[in-house]
Amino acid sequence: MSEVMPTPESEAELAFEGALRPKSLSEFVGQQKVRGQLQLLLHAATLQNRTPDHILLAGPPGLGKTTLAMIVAYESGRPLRMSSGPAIQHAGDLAAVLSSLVPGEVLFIDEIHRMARSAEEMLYLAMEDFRIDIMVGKGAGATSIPLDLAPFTLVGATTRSGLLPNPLRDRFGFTAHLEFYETGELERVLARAAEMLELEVDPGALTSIASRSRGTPRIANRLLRRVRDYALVHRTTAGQEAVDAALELYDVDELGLDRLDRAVLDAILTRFEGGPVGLNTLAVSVGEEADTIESVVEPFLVRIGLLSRTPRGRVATAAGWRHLGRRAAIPAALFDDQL
Ligand SMILES: Nc1ncnc2c1ncn2[C@@H]1O[C@H](COP(=O)(O)OP(=O)(O)OP(=O)(O)O)[C@@H](O)[C@H]1O
Ligand SMILES: [Mg+2]
Repeated sequence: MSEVMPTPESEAELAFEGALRPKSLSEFVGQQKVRGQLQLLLHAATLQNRTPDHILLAGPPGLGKTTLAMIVAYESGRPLRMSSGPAIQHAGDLAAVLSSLVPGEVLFIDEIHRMARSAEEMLYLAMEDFRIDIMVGKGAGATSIPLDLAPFTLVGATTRSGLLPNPLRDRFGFTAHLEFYETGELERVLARAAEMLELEVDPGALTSIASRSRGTPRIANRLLRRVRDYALVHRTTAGQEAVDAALELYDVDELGLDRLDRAVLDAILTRFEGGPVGLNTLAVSVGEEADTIESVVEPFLVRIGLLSRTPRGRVATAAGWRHLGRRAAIPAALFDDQL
């Protein structure tokens, strides 16, 4: 990953994200459809004085899944418990969390597609009947003890909803599909962040950062920070010049592609003559996990029309060729047929 998308462990970045996280639905920018859907669901639950239905939040990294999970708890006035798929490697891990929930609590499981299979099965029953069966003993003497749970709302987040088994997906009352943000929406995210950080930034510079943020609020906020750094170090204002210089330094191009995005596109063009090429072959050729290519890089390249996913593999579009300043190796007419 490039420097603008550092690993989540970076403490300064985490604190920064936490400070800028919208707390309520009204502060949450964009995703109008999802916001309306969530509002209705939470309101109905309040009117009936019951726990809201289970909610699945699906979409690429940095679009606001964790933020929305926190907002669900805040808006419904319920406590929030946070966990994650990788932390639940045995059914027992999940049983410990579930059995300690207080009535009405919101349980957030991030990266829910990475939970252990045995825990998944326990979760089906818990979601449906607020009950689990705990296995005691081993072999022939093993017995299961039923345990009633306090009613809770599960909020699951995933960047790979396709990996969730159907029985699990079906038990969510509502799935929110988060979309990449429009430039205007990211401008609002940035204006809010600049105000909170007490940063003076030219409106034009905000637009410029917004249009180069891969449709992603997390990236927008991080680029803003890099521009602020630049302005600070070079004793200049956070204007267009600072934006251009900082983004060039961090390898963000005019469409917002970062180094990995370009490496993927470049590999398809130069090593596979524009495709089609399979995901795993592509991943090996750029030395990155297939998962990252599929859930982080491709959704954006597809969204801005540089890449197309076909049954035979990934294909660069004419715009993809143009973006890297190359001509398609095959006649355009034939190329268009392939898409
Ligand atoms: N709609 C929004 N309005 C304003 N800021 C937002 C919005 N969505 C996300 N952000 C900002 O982007 C940052 C990243 O969002 P969040 O952590 O919720 O993403 P995520 O979808 O959980 O990502 P990941 O898949 O990597 O966990 C937040 O700290 C927040 O400041
Ligand atoms: Mg998250």
